[in-house]
Amino acid sequence: MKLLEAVSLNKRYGMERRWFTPGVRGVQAVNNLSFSLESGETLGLVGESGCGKSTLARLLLGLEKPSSGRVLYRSEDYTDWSFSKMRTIRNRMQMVFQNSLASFNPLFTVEQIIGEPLRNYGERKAQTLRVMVEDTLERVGLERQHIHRYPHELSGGQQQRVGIARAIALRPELIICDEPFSSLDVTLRKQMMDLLQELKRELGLSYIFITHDLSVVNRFCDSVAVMYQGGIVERQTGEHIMQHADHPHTRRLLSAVPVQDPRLRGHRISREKEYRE
Ligand SMILES: Nc1ncnc2c1ncn2[C@@H]1O[C@H](COP(=O)(O)OP(=O)(O)OP(=O)(O)O)[C@@H](O)[C@H]1O
Repeated sequence: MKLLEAVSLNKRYGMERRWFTPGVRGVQAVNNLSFSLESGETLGLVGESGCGKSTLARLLLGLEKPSSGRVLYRSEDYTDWSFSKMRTIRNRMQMVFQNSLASFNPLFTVEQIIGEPLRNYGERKAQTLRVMVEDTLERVGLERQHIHRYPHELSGGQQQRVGIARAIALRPELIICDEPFSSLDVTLRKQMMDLLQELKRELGLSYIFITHDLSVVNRFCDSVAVMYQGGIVERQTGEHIMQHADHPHTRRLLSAVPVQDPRLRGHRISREKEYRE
């Protein structure tokens, strides 16, 4: 069953300015991009800085409107939905940001941060809210005592856990993760990836996992789509892409990934040589 679909999406910025500033041509952030995500699938969206990954995430979440093209959720076209109509599906699609701290209200405690989406969607009883927040905290590996803390009183890893807790509070079907662990060290990153896997199993989630680092996604994702200049140039399983990348741009991204296995290292060198020639 298709959960999410993008059909010929385009997003061009700066077109309004060209009337005032001669020579301004605008930026084509997303360029004729189509893909679909099956229910229960984890899709890695990989590409270098500026290729349009975050813009695509905003279009999928309905935070911005595309210049042209369509977005569909469970076959329902929501491209032209108003902000208030988006409420009916926003609880099913959530996001985890690279820097959760910046997305939190600094005056809110952890309890208020996680409880906010629940209150927005109608839960009013303080006792029920407390139980739901505690249950969600436990699922992301935080303790009950953390509910009284403010965001700045948490470590970077704990802040990202609160970001995940807020995202799962409404029990969504899809979470879009935009470079969620890039500021964390390798050990912590591994723990957080394991946490996402566990939540996927427990809650039946689907993920779109945005990163510039191919090494992060090859084991975690069912498939990996490589973005280049606003479009998807290649989509394969993680394992396949690490060994048999088709597109020259994917091979260039791969050359930045450290290879542990010496046999694969030899393979990669020959592919890079082929690319250079
Ligand atoms: N609001 C905006 N107004 C004008 N241009 C924008 C806007 N948002 C993004 N862009 C431009 O669109 C292009 C794609 O940006 P985007 O942030 O989607 O890339 P990205 O792949 O997510 O990059 P990064 O990995 O660095 O976050 C860039 O050239 C960027 O400068």
